[in-house]
Amino acid sequence: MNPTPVLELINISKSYSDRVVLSDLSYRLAAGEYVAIMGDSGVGKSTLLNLIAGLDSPDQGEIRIDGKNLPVEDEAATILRRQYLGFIFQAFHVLPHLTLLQNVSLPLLLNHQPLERASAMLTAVGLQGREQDFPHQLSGGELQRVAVARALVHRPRLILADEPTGNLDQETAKDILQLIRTEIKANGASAIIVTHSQTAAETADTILTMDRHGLTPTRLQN
Ligand SMILES: Nc1ncnc2c1ncn2[C@@H]1O[C@H](COP(=O)(O)OP(=O)(O)OP(=O)(O)O)[C@@H](O)[C@H]1O
Repeated sequence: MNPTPVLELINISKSYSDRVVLSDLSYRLAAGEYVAIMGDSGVGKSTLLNLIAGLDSPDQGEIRIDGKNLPVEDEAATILRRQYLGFIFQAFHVLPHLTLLQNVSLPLLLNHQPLERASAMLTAVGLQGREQDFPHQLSGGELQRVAVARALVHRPRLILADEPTGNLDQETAKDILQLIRTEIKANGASAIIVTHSQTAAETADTILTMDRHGLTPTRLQN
């Protein structure tokens, strides 16, 4: 018997007024699988990620995370999502009134986990010594790295990232992608990153090319 997939998309459709963005899309993501979604601008990549993250609901179809359907407005589902998912989204701003250490500690605090790993994650993203700084003291790329540390710190089962290296120089981007891959593989987690960067996509196990017909997988030798 196949183990329960981390994520199942079952006949998902989503439109904005009369514009059909996703139509009858299905996909199963296995535990430990790391995929990159690529595709033309406006094809619906961020829309799909938002649906998986529970920021919006599909018009039709079902999204199962770890075999469970998690309704968007449900409090128990929100708690499960908080434990199970790690987000690296531009919209998920780092909180301005908390220090970097407090920001990265937040998922641990909310999930009742020991806080020690927060400063280790800041070190892993190259921000050692900046623990007590506030977000306004950081560059865009440094803030992006805080978002990465915060998304990974509680060892989520499924990491969702929308252009995770969009604000980073090439060298830092490479380091951060390597960190994301190492964390995923060390924890047996899964990840979906949406990116326009071929270099970023090639750190995944599989590239999913998205067009109006759905997702087409290409396996990589990673
Ligand atoms: N909240 C919304 N209201 C209306 N239309 C929306 C909304 N969100 C997205 N869209 C539309 O849905 C389509 C898909 O957008 P989406 O952001 O998912 O594309 P994308 O593939 O991520 O694009 P990009 O690569 O440019 O970021 C676009 O035509 C966009 O204008």
